[in-house]
Amino acid sequence: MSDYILEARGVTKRFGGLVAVNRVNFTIERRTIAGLIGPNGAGKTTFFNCLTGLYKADEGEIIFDGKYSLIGVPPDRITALGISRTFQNIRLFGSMTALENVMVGTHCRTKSNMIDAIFHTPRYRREEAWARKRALELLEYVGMADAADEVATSLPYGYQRRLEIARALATEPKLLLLDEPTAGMNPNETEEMTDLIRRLCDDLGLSILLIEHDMRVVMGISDKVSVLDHGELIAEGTPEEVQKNPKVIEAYLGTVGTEQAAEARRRGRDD
Ligand SMILES: Nc1ncnc2c1ncn2[C@@H]1O[C@H](COP(=O)(O)OP(=O)(O)OP(=O)(O)O)[C@@H](O)[C@H]1O
Repeated sequence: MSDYILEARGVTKRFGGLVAVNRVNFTIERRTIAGLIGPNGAGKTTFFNCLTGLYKADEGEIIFDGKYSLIGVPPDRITALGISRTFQNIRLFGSMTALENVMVGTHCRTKSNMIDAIFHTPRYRREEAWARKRALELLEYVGMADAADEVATSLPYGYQRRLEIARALATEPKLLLLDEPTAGMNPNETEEMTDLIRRLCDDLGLSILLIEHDMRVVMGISDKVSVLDHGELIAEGTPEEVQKNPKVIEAYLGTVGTEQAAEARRRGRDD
């Protein structure tokens, strides 16, 4: 068995003349947390979208679980192979309850078809009972069993983010991709989310790839951190190694420098 749950080689994605992801080589070891960072527009989400089949990489190879090539494979098939994700902007089924949202995730593991659903066949009833039980277990796991019957949009923000994770878990992934899981959270919610992500890896044995702008979070929980800048992988290593890497410091200082220059120009105009 390959040591890697995911191996990407030479992955390139272009939008017209813009090379959003440029010949990226990237691996994730099984049962580890990999952090992906980089300034705004570095290509992180585009790379995620190539892994989950939302975009087809123009070049390169992506191998999942040591044996499946993912290039050109549609998103639902990739989910069935064992990759699940959450989004930068929460994408729940707003009018459905928390429980129903998670049950949707379980359906990629059930066999009932539309006819079964219309006629409520024994298979459909059996699978629905299983899906409900599994969804409740997952809600409990992410610490929100008490909110099972609440409508998704009425839930506090931190709950909505955890609900997304429960729904992703319902597809029974081996690899979970989290796009800014702590974005917009207060310190308490951030800590709870960080604990949950660590448990997913340590207790459930999942491999995790997360994009995260909060450096304390990403440096605190990642086994390995990779840095994208202008679509290229500029550094990779332990959190300590990456934080000391001059290329990384330059990439981030470059951003800060630009923001400071813009602020100075603004102030100049205001004076
Ligand atoms: N669908 C698209 N069509 C055209 N250009 C795109 C598309 N998606 C992303 N881009 C461009 O590709 C580059 C990389 O964007 P991407 O969203 O992947 O960066 P990111 O690192 O995720 O940024 P952020 O941290 O701000 O979310 C940017 O220049 C962006 O404008």
